[in-house]
Amino acid sequence: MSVDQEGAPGFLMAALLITSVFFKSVELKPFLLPFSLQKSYDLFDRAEFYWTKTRNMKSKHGRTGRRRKEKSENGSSAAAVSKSHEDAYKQLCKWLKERGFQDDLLRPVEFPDTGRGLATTRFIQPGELLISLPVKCLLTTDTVLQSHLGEYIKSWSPPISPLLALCVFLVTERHAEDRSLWKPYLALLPETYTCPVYWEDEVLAFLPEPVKQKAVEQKAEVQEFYASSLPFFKALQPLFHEDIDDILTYDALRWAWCSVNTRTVYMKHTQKDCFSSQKDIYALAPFLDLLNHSPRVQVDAAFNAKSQCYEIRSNVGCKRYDQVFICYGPHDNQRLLLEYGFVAANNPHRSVYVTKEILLLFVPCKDKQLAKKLSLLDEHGFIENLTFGADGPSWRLLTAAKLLCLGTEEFTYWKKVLLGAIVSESNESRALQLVRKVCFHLLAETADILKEISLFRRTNKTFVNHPSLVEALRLDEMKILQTSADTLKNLHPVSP
Ligand SMILES: C[S@@+](CC[C@H](N)C(=O)[O-])C[C@H]1O[C@@H](n2cnc3c(N)ncnc32)[C@H](O)[C@@H]1O
Repeated sequence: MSVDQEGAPGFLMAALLITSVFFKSVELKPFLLPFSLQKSYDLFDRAEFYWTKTRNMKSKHGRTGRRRKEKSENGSSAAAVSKSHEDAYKQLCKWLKERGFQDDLLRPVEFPDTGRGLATTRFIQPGELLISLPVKCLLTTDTVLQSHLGEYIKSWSPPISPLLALCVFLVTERHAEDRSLWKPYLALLPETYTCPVYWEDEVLAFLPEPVKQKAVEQKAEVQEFYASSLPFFKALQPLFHEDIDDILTYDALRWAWCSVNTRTVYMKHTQKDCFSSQKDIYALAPFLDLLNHSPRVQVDAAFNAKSQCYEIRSNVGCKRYDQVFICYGPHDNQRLLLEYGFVAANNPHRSVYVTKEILLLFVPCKDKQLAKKLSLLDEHGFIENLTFGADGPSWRLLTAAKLLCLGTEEFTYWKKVLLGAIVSESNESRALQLVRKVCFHLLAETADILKEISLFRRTNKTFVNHPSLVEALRLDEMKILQTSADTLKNLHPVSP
């Protein structure tokens, strides 16, 4: 586990993060496993989400009062609205029932803070099975191969990826409307997504540097995904009366890509010859994919080969009517925004990233050992993932600063520094000074960007959602930096 996400004094945080070691999903491309559900950790967060009834609570004190105050501070005092009476949800329930899934425990609800999610209808015991979705309800590459697309995929060379197969299936089934067997599910998928692949370039420009680059790359990746798939799309023309170019458009493929990226659960399938070597690990899980993320919950989730169901078990209980959450992974807010298009309030994994370029603004360029120091940092993996976190500067950031601040005569101790040893009080002091300067620089930069975003929002009324998302991220980063600045004020150099 990287020590990076823990602030220097954050040993409590280390305990909280222990679970992240077991996230097999981290080896994989993040978008494959939004739910990180190989062995996932879901949770129920009882503290944050309320039904209308909780708004009537009188006490302002104690835990309930505090929660209520936090909620109103977050502007989330509006009521949650049940969706289960709506026709589209009734259709979905009927469709699921025909496939062997019946559920009395969870209900779709529109929550003021998180949007649509699932709430319980009764108290849930810790360890209780929360959902058990039969394989018949899952949309996988097997589903695609059994459809009219199957023979086209099997005869196409070079083989397409499992991801493309799922995306084409989603687009063509959505196009089929009433003729699709999956209509009740497709009808409830979002029409659009808030992920940065949908963002205008002007809004992307407001993102902090590391995530901005990733978002630009992701946009390019989706464009390339579309361009390289065109010959295969053309081959599907015999299946449609309409021009295939009007069905499998860039917009449609981007929508499908985001549907897979933000909604699939991990399910390993045996590799099939008709697909490329890209891992086949996705399953779209109707109804189950209405579960929102909380970084503070824990669950076990996996496909149960015995029951032939995708199961999620809660490790903690959940009060009646509360929203049920799962955990998509121990992601910071930049990652949540990039992969899922939202920012989580009070995310314990939140971080502000410090790039090499920013560090270099405050390191004396006349230091003759600077090039060597940078290459040592690079070699030992200390150039990436330098962060300020919820508890202050990370150990990795402080360590990188200490190495950069070694005096000429101290340079031979660089290894000791990387192992966490204290070389001298003056080195400690210079490193703290460097980190303080970086923190104040980022604070000033973030404040400037926030002003720019605010101006942009006033003058560009057409871009509604995306600027407010980047603003939420920047505001969160501002809080982290302010806490870090306070922490740094109280940190004093330690003698060896
Ligand atoms: C698997 S879906 C969950 C259900 C989704 N809310 C819906 O209405 O279909 C994942 C998406 O839900 C939203 N989401 C999940 N957790 C959230 C949270 N804690 N706050 C806000 N949005 C969240 C994000 O848009 C994310 O891409």
